[in-house]
Amino acid sequence: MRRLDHAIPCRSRVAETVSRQVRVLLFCSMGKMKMSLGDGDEWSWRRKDPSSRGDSGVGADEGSSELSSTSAGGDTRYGEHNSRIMMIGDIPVHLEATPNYPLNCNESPGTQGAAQERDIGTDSQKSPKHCEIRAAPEVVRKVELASYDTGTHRGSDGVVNFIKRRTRVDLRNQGTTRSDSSIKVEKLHTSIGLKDARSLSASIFVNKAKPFDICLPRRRRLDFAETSDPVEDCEQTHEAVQLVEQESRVLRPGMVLLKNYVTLREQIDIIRKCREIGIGPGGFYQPCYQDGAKLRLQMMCLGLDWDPNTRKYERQRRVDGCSAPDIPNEFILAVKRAIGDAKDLVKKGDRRSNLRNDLPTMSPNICIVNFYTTTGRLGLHQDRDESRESLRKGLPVVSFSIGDSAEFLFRDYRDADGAERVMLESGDVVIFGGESRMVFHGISSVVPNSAPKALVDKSGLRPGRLNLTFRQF
Ligand SMILES: O=C(O)CCC(=O)C(=O)O
Ligand SMILES: [Fe+2]
Repeated sequence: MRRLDHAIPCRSRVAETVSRQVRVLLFCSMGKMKMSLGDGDEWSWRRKDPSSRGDSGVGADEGSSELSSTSAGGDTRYGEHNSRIMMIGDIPVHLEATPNYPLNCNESPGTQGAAQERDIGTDSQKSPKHCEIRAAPEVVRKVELASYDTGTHRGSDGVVNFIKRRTRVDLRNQGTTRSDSSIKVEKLHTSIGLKDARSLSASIFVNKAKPFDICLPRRRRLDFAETSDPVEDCEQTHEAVQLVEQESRVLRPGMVLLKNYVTLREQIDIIRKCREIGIGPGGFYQPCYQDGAKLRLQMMCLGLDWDPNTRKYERQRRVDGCSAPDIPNEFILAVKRAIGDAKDLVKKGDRRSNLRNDLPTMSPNICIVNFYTTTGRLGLHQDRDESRESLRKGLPVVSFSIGDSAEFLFRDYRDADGAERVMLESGDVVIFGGESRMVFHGISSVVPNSAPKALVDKSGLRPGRLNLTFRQF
């Protein structure tokens, strides 16, 4: 399992061009209408509380837009509360995630992805439709969707075209609200009703189609240099190698720290690869807890997707239906090499140890890539969603740290107080398997500005920490 006991709200498949941050999906079909805003969650519309702060998270789109949103709200234990300020014209609207509600009125969470796909492809001309939008617990509204057009095709750009062609949305407040700060849907309608769903959806699609990029945009890299330059200045020095030997150590049986193990050159290559994959389909997104709180990191899974909702590994992720991208071969080789070196280290330290038990070898087919901004963290958890066999054998988790340093906690049970701590720096590798396979571990803090300057300059990595954990299912 990784980190969560919760399930996040179900999400639906949408066109791959759609942003992972904010999506609007309006469509009617087979006698049903859906409205979904945000990361697959449903949202209520509330006037922005003037006291609330809408600070943009890292990776939020820059600049203003006709319709945009930013993260806001307080922290939860491991995440930030899932709420956003959305600007519709000049009206700030507080969007509040409402987990646990199925996207589709008539479907159970477990079936939504598939159902939505079906719906889009088999749309009928029935209209108008009525449907209850299941919003925040205190806000339940009904929405009428009037369809004026007979278009039934899914356009080449997916849902957007579909909406463009056939629907005009008429939002009417037919329900009740107990929230004083709720703006009436009519008001919303007044502000957006002059436009139809087409422009509403289109503006969101256009504005939010920017994926999370672990590297800064060029204009923000003051001294960014392309890294087609010679490798020499990135090569690990002899001194550094000695440092590896000096500081690498067995943290506890089955748990090894390889200090400064990944060379600068390799780190740059890993960043580049992760960036390239991370901005494409199946790339980084910010996962949510069941209660709507978001994890304080961006995540993407390679090989197989790990779903924080089900805590299962699947080929495709439910958040958007994308298949997990492959693990680059060079990553796999680096992992195998690290395990081999860790075994050697264990052997050196304790000639009597049973290596197979201490650190079994493994061939990774899963890589979970996390990017923590400088405020990122991850609560103590066990990695125990891999196959029973893998866990039984104690096949190790291999974790690469790149970028800013972070404090890594570990212990036998889930209580951060009194946990052992180690500072993981750029290039460090932690391996835990065998007896330590089920160790609780987490990240308590990221140290700002601690990444090696050369790494930042050459890769353009944004402030924060990139972590890759490899496992064998
Ligand atoms: O970031 C880290 O070092 C730990 C990541 C982790 O534990 C996980 O992804 O399961
Ligand atoms: Fe973990």
